[in-house]
Amino acid sequence: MSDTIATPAHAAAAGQDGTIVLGDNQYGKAEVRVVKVDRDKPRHCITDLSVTSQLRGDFTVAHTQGDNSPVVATDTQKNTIFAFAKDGIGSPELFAMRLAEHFTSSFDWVTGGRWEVKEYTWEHIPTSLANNASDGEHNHAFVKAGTETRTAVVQRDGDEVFVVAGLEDLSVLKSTGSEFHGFPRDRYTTLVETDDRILATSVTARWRYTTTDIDFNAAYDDVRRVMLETFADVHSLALQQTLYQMGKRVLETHPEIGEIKFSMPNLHHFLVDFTPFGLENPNEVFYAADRPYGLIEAEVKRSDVTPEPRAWATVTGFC
Ligand SMILES: O=c1[nH]c(=O)c2[nH]c(=O)[nH]c2[nH]1
Repeated sequence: MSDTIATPAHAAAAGQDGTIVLGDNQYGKAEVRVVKVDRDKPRHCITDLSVTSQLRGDFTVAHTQGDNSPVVATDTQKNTIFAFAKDGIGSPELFAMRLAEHFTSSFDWVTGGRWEVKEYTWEHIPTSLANNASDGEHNHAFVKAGTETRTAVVQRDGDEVFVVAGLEDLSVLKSTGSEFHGFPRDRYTTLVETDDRILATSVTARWRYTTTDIDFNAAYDDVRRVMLETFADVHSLALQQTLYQMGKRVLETHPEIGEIKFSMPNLHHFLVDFTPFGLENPNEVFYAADRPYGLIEAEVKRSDVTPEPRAWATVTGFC
């Protein structure tokens, strides 16, 4: 707990005779990951939030007697966050203030609380391709602002030098243009087939240069550009297909690269079910689960390039 909490009057009054009493308290749902897609125009906008709602007031009987009559369930707080997102976020500050107003005005004994909103910013992916783009930017494919780490592993064996370059944590998301269906079903399959889902991943990639006589900075920038542009451009039937296309285009545009390896989590975004509230959810409000996640890994390589295991030795984390 970080802020001062008003102590209920009767709890403060007790305790003067040495009895044990409840002190400051607050409770709620932490880090509700909500993604709102504004999709009424071809150029989508996404608002990606982590929202924590905590209520303060007189919840003494819940703590001392197990009487839940004043306990607005943390699950209800979570649902309220999702339902309010449907009407638009505005700004993190306004969204938090709306929640504060709602909870304090709806429940007499809720006298205050704490609402924290973190916003993760996404930028439209720049693209030179005409598909689904306007003003040089893709309409519904996004890159998280400045998240990735550039990596390089150089190994030397006598006079031989091996260079594996790469990047980690390049967060990208498509708010449409992704399907997943046609997979086998057995008695344990519950996944619903979809022809319009959010596709989100955090790309880790490493690639091996077959020469050292290049401008490494320019090559890195262009590989990153090609990966982003391809992620944005490919109408995805699976993350596996997107991964392969990204690798293929990197190899097609960069003859100095022998092979490229990817590790890409499928960061699931589940459509929130609004039917209990009598509301519709036409692919607008999603629950961003952090785990478990799918993990898709593959190498894309040239059939005529000799493998060089010494370049990849000690480079862990790939299949
Ligand atoms: O792109 C996907 N690939 C999968 O292998 C898979 N499996 C799953 O449940 N969802 C998805 N999505």
